[in-house]
Amino acid sequence: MSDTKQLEEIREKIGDTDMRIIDALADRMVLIQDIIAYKKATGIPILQPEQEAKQTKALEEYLKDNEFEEEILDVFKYIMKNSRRVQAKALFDYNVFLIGFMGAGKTTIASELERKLEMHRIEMDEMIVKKQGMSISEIFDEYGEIYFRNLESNCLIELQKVKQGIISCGGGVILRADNADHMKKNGRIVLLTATPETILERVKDSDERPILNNHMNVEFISDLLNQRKDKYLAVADVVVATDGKSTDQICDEIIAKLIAFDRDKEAKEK
Ligand SMILES: Nc1ncnc2c1ncn2[C@@H]1O[C@H](COP(=O)(O)OP(=O)(O)OP(=O)(O)O)[C@@H](O)[C@H]1O
Ligand SMILES: O=C(O)C1=C[C@@H](O)[C@@H](O)[C@H](O)C1
Ligand SMILES: [Mg+2]
Repeated sequence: MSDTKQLEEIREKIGDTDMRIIDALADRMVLIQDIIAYKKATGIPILQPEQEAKQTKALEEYLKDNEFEEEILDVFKYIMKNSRRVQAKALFDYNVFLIGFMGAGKTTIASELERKLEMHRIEMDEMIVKKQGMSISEIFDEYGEIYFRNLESNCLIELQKVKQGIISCGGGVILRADNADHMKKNGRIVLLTATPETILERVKDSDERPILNNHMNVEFISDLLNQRKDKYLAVADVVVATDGKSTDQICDEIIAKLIAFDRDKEAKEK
C-alpha cells in the first residue's frame, strides 16, 4: 500500500471515530434535556455541583490505566461546561437583568451566574464607560446625570439584541419607566435587595459610585433607598434578599425563583 493511501485510510478511520463521538455527544445532550424536564417538573435543584464532582471521580476511576487520562479528562471538562450551557439554554430562553441598589451585589452575582450557567455576562456601566471613553464619575462631572441616564436608556435599547445574557444593570435603571419596558421585551428582571447597613458595609471603601461620594452613611443610603424602593419592586419579576447570604445561596435562589416564575406564567397563559 502506498504511503498516501495508508494515510488516507487512517484519516478515514479518524473521521468515523469523530462521527461516533458526535453521535454519543448528541445522545448525551438528549439525556440532559430529559434530566432538565424531570428536575423542572419535580422541583429538584437544576445545578448540582456535587453531581459533577461524582461524575468526574467516576471518569478518573475508569481512565486510571489509560495513557491519555489527562487529555481525555480535559475534553470532559468542556463536555460538562457545555452541559451547563445546554441546561441554561433550556431554562432561560431570555436575558436575565439584575437590578438593585448600589452594592446590592449585581456585579458579583452576575459573575457567579456566568460561571454556573455558562451564559455570557454584560455590565451596563462598563458598556457605557467603554463607549464614552470616560469613567462614570467623569461622565457625571462633565455632562451631568440626565446625560448619563440617556446613555443608560440607549444601552438598554441596544441590549434587546442580546440573547440569553446575564445583564448587570446600573443601580438607577429603574428611574425611567421606559427602561423596564426595554428589559421586559426579552428578559426577566431580578431584584437584589440589601439593608442600608449591609450596603454601607459593602461600598464604604470605594469611590467609584459618584452618587454616594461624600454621602457614605446609613442615613443617606436609607433615604435614597426609600425613594427608589417602590420603583425597584414595581418592575421586578423576582426578588432576592442578599443580606447574610453567600453568592452560591443567592444564585441558587435566583434560579429556583425564575423557574417558579416561568412555571406560573406558563400556567396563567394556558
Ligand atoms: N452576598 C454578598 N456577601 C458579601 N459581600 C458581597 C455580597 N455580594 C456582594 N458583595 C460585596 O459587596 C461589594 C459590592 O458588590 P457589587 O459590586 O457586586 O455590587 P453592585 O450591585 O454591582 O454595585 P453597583 O450598583 O455600584 O455596580 C463588593 O465588594 C462585593 O464583593
Ligand atoms: O444607582 C445609581 O444611580 C447608579 C449606580 C451605578 O451602577 C452607576 O450606574 C451610577 O453610578 C449611578
Ligand atoms: Mg456593579
